[in-house]
Amino acid sequence: MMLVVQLLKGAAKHAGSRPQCSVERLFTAARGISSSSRQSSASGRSQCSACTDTDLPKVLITGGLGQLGVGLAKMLRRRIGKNNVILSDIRKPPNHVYHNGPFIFSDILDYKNLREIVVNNNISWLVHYSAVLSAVGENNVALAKEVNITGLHNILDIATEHGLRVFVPSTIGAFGPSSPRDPTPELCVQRPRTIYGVSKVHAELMGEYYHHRYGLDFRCLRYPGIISADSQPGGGTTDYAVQIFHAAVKTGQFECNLRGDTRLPMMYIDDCLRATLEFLEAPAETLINRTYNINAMSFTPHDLTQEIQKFLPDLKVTYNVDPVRQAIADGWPMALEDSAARRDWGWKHEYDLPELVQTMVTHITMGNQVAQAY
Ligand SMILES: NC(=O)C1=CN([C@@H]2O[C@H](COP(=O)(O)OP(=O)(O)OC[C@H]3O[C@@H](n4cnc5c(N)ncnc54)[C@H](O)[C@@H]3O)[C@@H](O)[C@H]2O)C=CC1
Ligand SMILES: CC(=O)[C@H](N)C(=O)O
Repeated sequence: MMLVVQLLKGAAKHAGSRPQCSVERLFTAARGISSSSRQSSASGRSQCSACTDTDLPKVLITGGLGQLGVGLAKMLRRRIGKNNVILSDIRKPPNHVYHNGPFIFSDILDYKNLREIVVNNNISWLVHYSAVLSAVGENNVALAKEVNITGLHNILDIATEHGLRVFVPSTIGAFGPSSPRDPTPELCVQRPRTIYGVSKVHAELMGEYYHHRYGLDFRCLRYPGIISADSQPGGGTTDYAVQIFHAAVKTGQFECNLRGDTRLPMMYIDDCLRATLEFLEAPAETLINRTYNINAMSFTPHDLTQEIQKFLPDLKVTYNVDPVRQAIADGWPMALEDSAARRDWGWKHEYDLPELVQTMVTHITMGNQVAQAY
């Protein structure tokens, strides 16, 4: 109980210290709608008094049931209204997702079905989250090629055909052992050694090509490893940094599949989703690039363990290195150089390692306590 009180006090302090408030900043950044015509309530729910529903984008999120999609939908729905954001995936959604806003089946490999969805729902923005991540991709190269490359072609063609704004995330995995690693600049050698990385470099290049050739409004951020409390990672190399929190709270024991000194760039999900929204809303003329690095913090499993032990001193971590994941991580950046994003569209992260750990431990501890009460 003492731990919970201590965590809540810390979390409240951090929330208070954060610049107020990201949704407000989003208002002013919003394209085509003046800030004076908008109001934001204390709840963070945005309202636009002057604009009608037809002024707002209609968004389709593909691969929406993964680690990031549900959180992005929640944030976007607060911003532009529940019915203006459609989540889609090839899996059946859990009840809380199904009942919280529009959800439809969409397989990105089915071009005709994608086109039908875009046309029938008057989609104007497409957030393309479907992917096969790094570790799963190495186990199933054919699937990764199909989803990450053929699927991307469908998305770019549909977006071009219908004049959509399209967001495709890239990743630290788009770099490889011959890229400078600390920090990794925006423009440098990109020779990744995973099918995931190769497909993401392909996505960056194809998107930029379509932008220059056909005027497609293509936008791409290279995400670090993303850490979230209430959604699980989908088979990547950075997954340990989410799993360790759940193990720390539940059992106090964790077996890490990367070496203790493996330094990688990471980001808390709130920063990642806010970056995505701010970037999506940035006026086109401010975007000097179409692909940007974004960075927040970097740490090793050792660093993370020590920080978690400040709250959960009994946590014991052992190491059982997975050679596939370790080889991938050894070729990835340790930090991304992101000054262009900070300069062009005002990117600024809010969570460093101490805030991340406090927030994650708070969420997971509180979640467990609520679950136990029922
Ligand atoms: N989570 C992270 O740490 C990072 C994620 N990213 C990128 O962000 C995006 C979202 O990532 P996550 O949510 O973590 O991925 P995830 O692996 O958790 O979810 C991907 C989703 O794509 C869906 N999917 C697979 N095949 C599909 C198909 N044929 N049609 C439609 N959907 C299909 C899956 O069912 C799954 O729900 C991905 O593009 C990923 O590469 C980039 C860097 C870091
Ligand atoms: C960093 C990523 O792209 C992803 N989390 C992975 O580890 O594959």
